[in-house]
Amino acid sequence: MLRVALPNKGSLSDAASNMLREAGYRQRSDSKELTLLDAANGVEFFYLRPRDIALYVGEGTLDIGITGRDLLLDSGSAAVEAMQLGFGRSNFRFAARPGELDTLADLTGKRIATSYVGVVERYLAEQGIDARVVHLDGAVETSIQLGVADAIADVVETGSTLKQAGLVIVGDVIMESEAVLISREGAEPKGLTTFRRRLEGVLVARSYLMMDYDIPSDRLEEAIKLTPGLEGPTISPLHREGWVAVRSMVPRAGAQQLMDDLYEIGARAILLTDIHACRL
Ligand SMILES: Nc1ncnc2c1ncn2[C@@H]1O[C@H](COP(=O)(O)OP(=O)(O)OP(=O)(O)O)[C@@H](O)[C@H]1O
Ligand SMILES: O=P(O)(O)OC[C@H]1O[C@H](OP(=O)(O)OP(=O)(O)O)[C@H](O)[C@@H]1O
Ligand SMILES: [Mg+2]
Repeated sequence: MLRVALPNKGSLSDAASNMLREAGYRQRSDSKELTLLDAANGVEFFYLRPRDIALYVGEGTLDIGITGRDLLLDSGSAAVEAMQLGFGRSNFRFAARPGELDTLADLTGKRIATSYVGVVERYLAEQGIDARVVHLDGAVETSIQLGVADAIADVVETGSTLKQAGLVIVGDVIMESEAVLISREGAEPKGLTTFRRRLEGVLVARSYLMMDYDIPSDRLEEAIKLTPGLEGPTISPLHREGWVAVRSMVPRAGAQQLMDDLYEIGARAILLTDIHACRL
């Protein structure tokens, strides 16, 4: 049985469960459920605080997990990133009141509030900045107003929380984060390969579409340049003299433009369909 840690709440929770459902796994129907056995697929899910997931996986208590890259780094756990999952994207940044602190160097000697002490201390050390890190559990934006800190370091997604708190960004991006699959360095638990392949299938199904079209044979080479597919398009004979049918996976982004371009060079009956699942 592969033992998998999943976020029980927070920003990554629903997206992680949705991805697993798309990959054909059972998921809990009630957010109060703490564990769920998917016997048919040989997997047991444990719903845990996102912040604790790297610890369980690093210790080897659980085989793999889904968490944020920022939380993984912050934990200092021995777990390693096994795969990027393409959701829960955010940047980790410093912020302060406008006009007070302009550059990273201005943080010297200041108090920086954050829930990610590990990430912040590591970054400050790398950059050679000597500052005091104040550990808070959340809602760190308010700490400046309340006089507990001079600056904060936190997750920024849309930036609307910072704006509401009247804060502005200071310095460069500390780190880029997204949801990641984590495992223990060197460990290859039974079932991991299949689990990964299923998640990869979801990523491909989400970012590609299937395109079909008919084209005069003498324009085929030109068309193939536009739709090379992942391993080469399938070309089938058409019951029409001088024409062939082409089937190829195309990136979802830009697919409409691609249809226009194919039409321009003579393709007709151009169809786009969703891919529900895939194993490359
Ligand atoms: N808008 C966002 N707010 C917070 N975290 C986000 C956001 N977008 C992505 N994330 C990622 O989600 C993870 C944080 O998850 P977590 O569930 O601990 O935070 P949370 O939503 O702030 O939950 P809580 O504050 O209830 O503990 C991090 O990896 C973070 O990068
Ligand atoms: O850039 P934005 O799109 O506004 O998102 C970022 C905000 O969302 C998170 O807070 P959350 O709501 O999880 O509260 P918390 O601070 O208590 O964790 C995070 O800590 C930021 O405050
Ligand atoms: Mg939060």
